[in-house]
Amino acid sequence: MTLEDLGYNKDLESYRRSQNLESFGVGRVISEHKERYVVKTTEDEYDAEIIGNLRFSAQKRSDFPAVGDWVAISEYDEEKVLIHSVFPRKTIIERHAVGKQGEKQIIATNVDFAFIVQSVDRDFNINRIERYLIICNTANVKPIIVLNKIDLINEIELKKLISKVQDRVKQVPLIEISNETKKGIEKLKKLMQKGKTYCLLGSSGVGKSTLLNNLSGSQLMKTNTISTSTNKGRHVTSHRELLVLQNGILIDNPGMREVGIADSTSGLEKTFKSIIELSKNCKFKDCTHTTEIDCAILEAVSKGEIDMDSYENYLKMKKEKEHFELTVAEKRKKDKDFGKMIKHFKKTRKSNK
Ligand SMILES: Nc1nc2c(ncn2[C@@H]2O[C@H](COP(=O)(O)OP(=O)(O)OP(=O)(O)O)[C@@H](O)[C@H]2O)c(=O)[nH]1
Ligand SMILES: [Zn+2]
Repeated sequence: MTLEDLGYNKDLESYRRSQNLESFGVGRVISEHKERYVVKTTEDEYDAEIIGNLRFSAQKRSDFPAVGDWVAISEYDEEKVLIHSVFPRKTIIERHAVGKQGEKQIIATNVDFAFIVQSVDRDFNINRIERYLIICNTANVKPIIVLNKIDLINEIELKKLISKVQDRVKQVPLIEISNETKKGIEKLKKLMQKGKTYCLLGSSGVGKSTLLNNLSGSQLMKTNTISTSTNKGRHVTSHRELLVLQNGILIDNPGMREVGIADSTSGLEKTFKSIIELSKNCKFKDCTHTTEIDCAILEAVSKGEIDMDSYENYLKMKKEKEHFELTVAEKRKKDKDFGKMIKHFKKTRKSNK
């Protein structure tokens, strides 16, 4: 396996040279768990930790390595490396952190394409597809919609679903597959390119792990299987989140039950292009497109030029985005107030002495 098979490219190499990192090794983070990492190189997989300097200079969670990152490393013990620096990220897929108001969480970095997996049975939900599209568009990652479990419905039902999706979601490639009958799997494999990184997005139970097995089964690169067998007795996170396949690199995301969108103005704009375009014709600049007179969007909805469901989902996503921005602002204020309080506390303690 070469570094290019792992996704390495000229830009990363010129960065490495410009930063004088040539004396370090280069690897990619393939799993992360509570500040313990597994880094993959052309030779092996290593347990990794970050150097103190990196920890002290880190100001927020996103300054720490994430799955998909390229890192400069040095070996300090057998199979153990230190991470000295994180290369600039080409793309970052992130979401609103679950249970943490106003905080973002990185799902994966340096991803080129995302498979938005949805199953055609209970999970099927175009609003959710749009939600994932916002996440991809915010990150500048190219989305590909994968409809799975097509063995559970007949041809006519499938055609209906596909046209429903295409009516609302324009210009995003769509591929229908079944892990059960293997229909569409070969087509999906052919779509994948060597050296490009793909991320699986989708709710729990849609068949991501099964798809990953189907994709990797025959095309997993030999090195992956070899390192598994040499892993005996070594403590490595059992769940590899990044796999190197013959065609491309695949990142499985850990169960995303809740995908909150973060501050994603551009993502929203790209996802609901036609609605945003129209809003320029609204009478009021701050039109909320709900009750105003001469609202171009309301007019288009009433004429049937904009899908009602799409309009409603747009409003919902916009509200969620605004809510996120508000909580970020509130959090900042709280932190600031807290800082002031500490300062005041120190001051009074000093003057009391
Ligand atoms: N009928 C049918 N069942 C499928 C298909 N693909 C996956 N399944 C089943 O759906 C269930 C969930 O599949 P998983 O691959 O575990 O789903 P997942 O998306 O990885 O779920 P999480 O790991 O919870 O995120 C399993 O019972 C699979 O056997 C398919 O194409 N057709
Ligand atoms: Zn309007």
